[in-house]
Amino acid sequence: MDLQLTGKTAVVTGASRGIGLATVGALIGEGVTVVAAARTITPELKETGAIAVSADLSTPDGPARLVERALAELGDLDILVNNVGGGDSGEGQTGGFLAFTEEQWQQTFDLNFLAAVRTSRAALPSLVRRRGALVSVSSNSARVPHAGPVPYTTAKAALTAFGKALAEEFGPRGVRVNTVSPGPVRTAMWESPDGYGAELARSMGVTREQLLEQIPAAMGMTTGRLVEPAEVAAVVAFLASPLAASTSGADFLIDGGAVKTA
Ligand SMILES: NC(=O)c1ccc[n+]([C@@H]2O[C@H](COP(=O)([O-])OP(=O)(O)OC[C@H]3O[C@@H](n4cnc5c(N)ncnc54)[C@H](O)[C@@H]3O)[C@@H](O)[C@H]2O)c1
Repeated sequence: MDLQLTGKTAVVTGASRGIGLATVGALIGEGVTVVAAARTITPELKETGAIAVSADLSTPDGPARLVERALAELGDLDILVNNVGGGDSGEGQTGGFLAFTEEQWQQTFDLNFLAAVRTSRAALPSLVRRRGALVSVSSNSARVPHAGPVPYTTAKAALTAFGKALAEEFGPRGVRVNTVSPGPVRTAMWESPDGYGAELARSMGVTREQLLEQIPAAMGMTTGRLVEPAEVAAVVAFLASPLAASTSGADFLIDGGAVKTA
């Protein structure tokens, strides 16, 4: 299916690996010119042919600087993908509410929520000019807040709500806004032997391998495996495309059917 994206321009954040890297690949494959932002530029990102920009998006002015650079490279913007998140702040923590410090809440919200708010604020005037599309990568744990560290799940719930609010305000100005909410994806956080998956497993008294084996069944996933980054990227690319012209204000679960509630 031709997504009718040839010649469009995009910014993708958190693009050096995982879902962001897969999204860059999907968009470039559809003929989009992409500015891809990450803290560290990886060889894999360079190979995609994206314009790779090094940026710290958890700072107050990092997102605006990124968008300024993107506009200088691309002219106007058709697509913004707010993917950055997770990583080394709240998602890497385990324990109940009282285990988290004020600083951890701040770091988690900076990376998982405010980075998207700030990037969207900087990009929206251009997206309005181009009647573009904005997609943010939330998480299925936003729908079941007990399913992960509470700063992370709360930040993702805020991100999903932010998407709906933007859709309502900017729909009349021609910009569509949606979120995707993946379950556990085959990415560094699940693949690294000492990543978040391992930490989470330890807190539950099992090894990472035991936890990974349990995840599909425990979460009731109908696919019986981790979600592939390309499966998230495909939905993001569709939502960014004119084929999704009637879709705005929606949140798409990509979790093999794990979360059953609306
Ligand atoms: N992996 C999962 O299972 C999963 C599940 C649900 C939702 N998500 C969400 O999907 C998104 C991508 O997750 P992933 O696992 O592919 O990520 P990842 O950790 O594999 O990659 C994160 C990317 O963000 C970049 N990054 C991190 N901090 C940054 C900063 N301060 N400034 C700029 N760039 C920064 C990294 O360089 C990297 O490119 C995140 O928002 C995450 O919360 C992931």
